[in-house]
Amino acid sequence: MSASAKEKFIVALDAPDASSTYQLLDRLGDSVSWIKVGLQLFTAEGPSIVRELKARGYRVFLDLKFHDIPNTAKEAVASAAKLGVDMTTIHLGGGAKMIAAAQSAVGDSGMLILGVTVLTSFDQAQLEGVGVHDPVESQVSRLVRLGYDNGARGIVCSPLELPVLRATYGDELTIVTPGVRPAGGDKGDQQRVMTPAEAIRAGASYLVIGRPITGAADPRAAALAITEEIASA
Ligand SMILES: O=C(O)c1cc(=O)[nH]c(=O)n1[C@@H]1O[C@H](COP(=O)(O)O)[C@@H](O)[C@H]1O
Repeated sequence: MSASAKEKFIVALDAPDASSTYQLLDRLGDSVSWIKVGLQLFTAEGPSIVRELKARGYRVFLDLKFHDIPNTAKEAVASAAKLGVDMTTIHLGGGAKMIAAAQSAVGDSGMLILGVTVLTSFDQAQLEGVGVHDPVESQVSRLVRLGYDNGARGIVCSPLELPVLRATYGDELTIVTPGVRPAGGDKGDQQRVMTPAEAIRAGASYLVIGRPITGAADPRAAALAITEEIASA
């Protein structure tokens, strides 16, 4: 198992509270190095959970998907940078001014802002339901262009969009892909999915994987199997 494979995947710890988070981390042991703290856990526990994970030596992706007026998004990003997280998210649908304002708050923190495009739970019908009649891939490309032109160098999208984004931007973007399922795994509410090996081969910088690990009978074994799959991709 190579260390770089382990560093290419981020476990989404969508847990209800700190104690279940720490129990899960005990079971995972040294099989993970990146943790994503999302809306559920952050709303329950606040910044203290982030500080504790950083104190334990994890790299932390704080995924709160900021989408607001430019000043509010900028100040929220500044707060995330102050917390010392390694990555955070904004919705690129917040528009040019919001993206640029958010980007301006990174300062010298070294934190990477990831722009969320079309959620991986969306299929074409859902996209049309919010009034966008272009193909999903076109909408992703449009939002990535908006992000790129306003300073964003990190993107969240489904692995299905990787080939077109890598063809356009090469290695200029850090691309993080949720919607990853081991072969035969339960998709749950995800729509646009690939396996870990497929996503890495298509050019993902990092994979975000939650329930296939957190819901496994043996989460450590599930994490190690994913690392093996990444290493051999
Ligand atoms: O920003 C994200 O991380 C995100 C964007 C997206 O388009 N789709 C998506 O699933 N996510 C997050 O990625 C994680 C996926 O979890 P699982 O479906 O359990 O693997 C969840 O924490 C989602 O909030």
